[in-house]
Amino acid sequence: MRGFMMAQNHMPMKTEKRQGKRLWVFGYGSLCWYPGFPYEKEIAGYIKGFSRRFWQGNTAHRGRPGKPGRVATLVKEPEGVTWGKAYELKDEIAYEYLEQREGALGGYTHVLTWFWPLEDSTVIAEQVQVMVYMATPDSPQWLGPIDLSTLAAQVARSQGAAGHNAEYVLRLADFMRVTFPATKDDHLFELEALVLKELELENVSISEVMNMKHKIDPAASAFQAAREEKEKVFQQNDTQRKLNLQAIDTHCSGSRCLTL
Ligand SMILES: N[C@@H](CCC(=O)N[C@@H](CS)C(=O)NCC(=O)O)C(=O)O
Repeated sequence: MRGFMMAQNHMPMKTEKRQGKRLWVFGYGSLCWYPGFPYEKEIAGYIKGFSRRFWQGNTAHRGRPGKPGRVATLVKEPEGVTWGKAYELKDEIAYEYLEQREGALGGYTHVLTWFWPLEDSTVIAEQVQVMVYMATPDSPQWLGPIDLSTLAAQVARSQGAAGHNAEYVLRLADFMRVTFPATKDDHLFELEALVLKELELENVSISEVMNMKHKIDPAASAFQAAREEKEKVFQQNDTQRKLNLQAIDTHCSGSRCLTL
């Protein structure tokens, strides 16, 4: 069976037989909660030297031509740490799927870096080299930095073939809370709070946006039970979100929050 190997400083090369290690990909956006491709292993952990920012536009999955949504990318930050999921790709079908979803549709390019698993990982003990799909300012869909309130308003009013843009932010925030309860990500969680406020202003219910249009790929069905379990957690978080919303209302003052 053809496989992939990660040659040092080169992109994955198709090999007629598996000479080196399989290719690992690090997900930090929708790949965390919807990988959509066949993989051998998945591990929670982090990469260093990057921070997650919703600065990449998207007119396919979470936006439309002329009305882009916003999806996650990475920016280089010496002290940055980004938490997410690493996946060991099963075969070339997985790689070609990602090239289509992340490259052709997403406007992302490849970056090679190192991934560290959570301490208690039983899958791998030490760091592993990963390929990361990252958008840069020369990406045709790059939108760049903007204040979080305007970004939240854009997210709350965008949707595309994969569903509402708010779902993307809320599911990523849920993923982070469930998988890494002790970690911080001010950009993501402040954006989540503002998106929730915007949805309320637009009188859009959370269940309306959390509709997970993706069909569950056969590759993912093996994890269907886990996904259903996480879905339950997402629903539980809905209750928590409503409580957070009330909390925002009570403590919210000044320009940091949107005024009704
Ligand atoms: N490369 C990032 C972001 C990937 C991402 O969010 N890609 C978008 C834009 S092409 C996507 O596939 N979205 C599917 C969805 O929104 O459900 C990751 O590793 O997770």
